[in-house]
Amino acid sequence: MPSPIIAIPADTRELDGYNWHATPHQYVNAVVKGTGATAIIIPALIEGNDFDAILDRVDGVMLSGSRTNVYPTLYGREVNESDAPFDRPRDATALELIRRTIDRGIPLLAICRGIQELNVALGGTLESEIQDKPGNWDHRRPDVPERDRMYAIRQKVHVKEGSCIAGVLGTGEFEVNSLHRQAIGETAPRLAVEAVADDGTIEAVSVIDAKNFAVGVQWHPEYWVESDATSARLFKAFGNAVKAYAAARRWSSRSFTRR
Ligand SMILES: N[C@@H](CCC(=O)NCCCC(=O)O)C(=O)O
Repeated sequence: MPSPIIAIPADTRELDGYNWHATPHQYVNAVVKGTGATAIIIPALIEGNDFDAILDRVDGVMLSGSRTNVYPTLYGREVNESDAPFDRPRDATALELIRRTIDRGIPLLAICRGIQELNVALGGTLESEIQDKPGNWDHRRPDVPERDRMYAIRQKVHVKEGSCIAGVLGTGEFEVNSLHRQAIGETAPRLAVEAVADDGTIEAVSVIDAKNFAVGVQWHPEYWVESDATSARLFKAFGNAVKAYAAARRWSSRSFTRR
């Protein structure tokens, strides 16, 4: 049985004078080790991606984190250069892919920038420099050279009873990492808040009335997927939804060829 396929929209990066479509290894590794699926990277294009051609062939979509921020005009705000860096091709690819993925009922996991894209794609807004809000904790990436310390597990999130994530992790407090300076401001109408930090920052959402697994988290479960139980359980649940979708997709394509 071929493995299911999970699509990851790339970031655009300039390296050695070339423009690249790339995603950090931690996301690809989490797909392979956390779900058992195969990861494919989707180019980030302002236009030119055939989303139906992509979504006809995948069994899950995962949105990675990124240092870049969603372009403010996409959620009705003026551009403030302090919100840079931006990645407009990533925005154009991710937002449309999210909407179509949800419409089709393909399993979706949105991480960090991904939960922010999910909220914007469904009509919500973002807040910037949340660490500057009175009473807020500093959620930014720790200013240390080692990535394991950047992604250290260091904050509590409170998962709401009866939520989709509670069905995966359980209800109550969980320790997670934190590397962001933006967060959900106005929650999109189709999103349910599922976990918050001690300072009220939204840390997880799910799509209301989703046809399948459709979850966003502000933290980074991919980074410690091989060693942290909370991270592993989230990817296991995503992987189960992806495998079930793949089996159904394969069956429906087989019944089509049988006629
Ligand atoms: N840019 C957004 C989203 C943050 C995010 O996805 N962080 C992951 C990358 C971490 C890093 O390597 O800096 C925000 O800041 O809120």
